[in-house]
Amino acid sequence: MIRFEKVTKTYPGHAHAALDQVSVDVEKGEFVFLVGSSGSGKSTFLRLVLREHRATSGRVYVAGKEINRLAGWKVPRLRRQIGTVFQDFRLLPGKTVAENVGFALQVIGRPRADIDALVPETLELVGLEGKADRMPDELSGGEQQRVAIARAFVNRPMILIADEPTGNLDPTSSVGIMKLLDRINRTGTTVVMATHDSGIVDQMRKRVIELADGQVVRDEAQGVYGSAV
Ligand SMILES: Nc1ncnc2c1ncn2[C@@H]1O[C@H](COP(=O)(O)OP(=O)(O)OP(=O)(O)O)[C@@H](O)[C@H]1O
Repeated sequence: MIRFEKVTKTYPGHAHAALDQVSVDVEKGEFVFLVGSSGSGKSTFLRLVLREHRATSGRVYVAGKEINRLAGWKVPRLRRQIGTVFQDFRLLPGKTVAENVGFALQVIGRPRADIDALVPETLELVGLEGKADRMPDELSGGEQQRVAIARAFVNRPMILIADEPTGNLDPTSSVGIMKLLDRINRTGTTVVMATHDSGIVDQMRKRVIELADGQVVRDEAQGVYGSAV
């Protein structure tokens, strides 16, 4: 589903590579934690998958396509297949919960009837039934992140990318969010999550890829946050 072949990314004006010869293969339906200290290259990895940046060298394949070579006009179609969730939720403050989720479908031209069916179904999936008409600032952080996940998932993407999704949440809300991401993963969606949350990684026992200084230094099938050695 996601394949990096000797991918190097050097930002303009920087001598040091943010990613250095990274080769990684993520199969369809996998759940992967991306860990590593600040500046190790996690966000760069995720941005390359979204084609927000282009690799300096090497190849990045998403769903069988080499996306470095993808024509610009095809990038929106790629991104439609990838849901994104961030630490800071990024909800539209002037829209209700249902409107925030529905808007994701509206902008890609889905018919009203689809939106009317998919939004309540997805809000139920994330445990927000009954909160469709609330505004984001009337919700807890954990609930706001559930809205963001509903918005990311409403189009049933092949891949869900989460960059520090529990970074602003208390431990209890974080566990709830992880259960939800696990449920979404079980529907067949590939999940790649960058995190500093050691408790969550240790609890979930999923594949762990560790980056250090732009290189993969560990890749374990049922890993923990810190290296065992
Ligand atoms: N847009 C950019 N322009 C220039 N340099 C960048 C850019 N984004 C990241 N970098 C640099 O690339 C390196 C990797 O950063 P990246 O954001 O990928 O790390 P990270 O592991 O996601 O860190 P964090 O855990 O703090 O989010 C760092 O040295 C950073 O300063």
